[in-house]
Amino acid sequence: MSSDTLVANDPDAWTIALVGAPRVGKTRFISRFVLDDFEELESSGPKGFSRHLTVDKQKTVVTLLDIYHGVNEEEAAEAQLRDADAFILMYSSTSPYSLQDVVAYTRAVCRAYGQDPLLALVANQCDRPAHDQEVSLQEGTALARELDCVFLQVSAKTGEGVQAVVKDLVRRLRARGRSKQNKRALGLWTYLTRR
Ligand SMILES: Nc1nc2c(ncn2[C@@H]2O[C@H](COP(=O)(O)OP(=O)(O)OP(=O)(O)O)[C@@H](O)[C@H]2O)c(=O)[nH]1
Repeated sequence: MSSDTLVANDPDAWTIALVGAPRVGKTRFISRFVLDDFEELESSGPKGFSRHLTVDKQKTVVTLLDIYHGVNEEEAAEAQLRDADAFILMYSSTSPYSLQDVVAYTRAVCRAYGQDPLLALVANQCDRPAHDQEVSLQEGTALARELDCVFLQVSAKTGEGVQAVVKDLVRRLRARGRSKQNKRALGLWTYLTRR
């Protein structure tokens, strides 16, 4: 469903941006979340896709946005990043390069949004066979610790973890409220700027 239809005037409506290297599975993740189908969505489009979701017995509207496809495109995407409420940093557990890219994408998010974006790190494609898994769970966990965010293994193909990560972010967003003022003086910025 188009994001405009659901989001208008809803105080419990949240926009979550998906950020990650090409081919990690951002479009498939959106398709799984919005349509509960792996293949259905051809393209994620600039406005994203929305759906109703019940979190802790309370209905909310979540829009997922696939922001950009390359580190060099961050300028064009900056306005979208600024407007997002939270960010899913996605890599593929089959691609060490996509894990390395997460730091650059996080830096782009921080530049656009400010010092303390609400982040979740996800390793997609956890359904793939063991011989395809090239990034260990420990590497993902370690990066999440550095970024001070939650970490989940997900699969857009089977749906594992897809709703869980979105629901977790909605809970944190509700707890934070709309204001971006309640920023923690945390180590994330320091971590990113010393790399
Ligand atoms: N097995 C498996 N394959 C996946 C999964 N998610 C995505 N894929 C496959 O990975 C490829 C890329 O998926 P996309 O969703 O197009 O990736 P993307 O991040 O949107 O790619 P860009 O649009 O290039 O940025 C496709 O061939 C998908 O079928 C998953 O969870 N499991």
